[in-house]
Amino acid sequence: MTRDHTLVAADLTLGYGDRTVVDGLDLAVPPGAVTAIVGANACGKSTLLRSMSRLLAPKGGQVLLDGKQVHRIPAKELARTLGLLPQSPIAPEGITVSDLVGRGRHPHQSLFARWNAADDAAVAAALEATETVALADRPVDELSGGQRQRVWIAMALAQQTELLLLDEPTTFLDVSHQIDVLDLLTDLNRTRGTTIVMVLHDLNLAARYADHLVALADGRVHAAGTPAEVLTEDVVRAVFGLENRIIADPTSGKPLMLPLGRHHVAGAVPSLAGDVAGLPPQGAGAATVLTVAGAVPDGALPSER
Ligand SMILES: Nc1ncnc2c1ncn2[C@@H]1O[C@H](COP(=O)(O)OP(=O)(O)OP(=O)(O)O)[C@@H](O)[C@H]1O
Repeated sequence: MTRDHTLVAADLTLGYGDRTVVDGLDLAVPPGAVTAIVGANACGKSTLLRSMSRLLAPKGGQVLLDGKQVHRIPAKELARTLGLLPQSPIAPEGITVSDLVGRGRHPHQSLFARWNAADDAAVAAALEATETVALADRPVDELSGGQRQRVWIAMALAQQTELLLLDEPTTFLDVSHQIDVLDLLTDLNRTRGTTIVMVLHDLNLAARYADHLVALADGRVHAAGTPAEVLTEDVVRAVFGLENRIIADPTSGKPLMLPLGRHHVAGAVPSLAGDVAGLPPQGAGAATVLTVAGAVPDGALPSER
């Protein structure tokens, strides 16, 4: 059993009907690392994740898992290696939390391998890790958005795959639960070597948690590399059309993006960059770039939708 699975998109073209969303995209997921995919709304992040997990067939090119086309691997076999938490999963009506999380074990069941103690242990560990033990007997459709999101993450964890793709795992979660989930995924990566690929809207959390950051734009990879290589003022401006400053996160040293707004004019008010935590601004000209007063919207981070 290898933990160093390779997952590669080669010249991948995806779309719906006549419409092309992803166009000749090349991407190699680093094995055993945490990869975060970022990009503007509707740029194709979910479409890419769905194709990488076999749910959407390519119009051109291919997705290769350990050199094999994922679309040729039987669903159950693939699900023992690769798990997906989709963006808006739908639970069967009336299903309880423990039953839903138990469905994560289905790929491991067969005529000869029925539900056993290992399945019980996997479900219990997943409930524990996501702090959903107390919800185990509750119907999923009665939960809050954040509780439900944690239950879906528990189901993905119970599947115990060596590759885990998650589409916006922090959706609906308050700030401390966001950190809990990202810490949990990091822990899974560091202790078990699980390869994690997740779509995140919060660029700062993406930079803080990812080993490898991928920025998508126009159906292709605009930039890929370490957070320091990818989370730059130029990339944020090109990918999101957003004026911004990048400073060093005082706790992690990772890049921290300060949104300044879409419309900006030089000469109005001083840059924010030098004021934050007393840190010197990074990047050429940061100290002299100025914004229009009021052009820095409250809560303008892309994650806050
Ligand atoms: N099932 C579908 N049928 C037709 N078009 C679709 C379908 N799913 C997505 N699209 C379109 O494909 C494009 C990319 O959608 P996708 O969900 O991949 O974007 P995204 O980057 O994940 O966006 P967001 O950040 O808003 O979640 C969008 O224009 C969307 O309207």
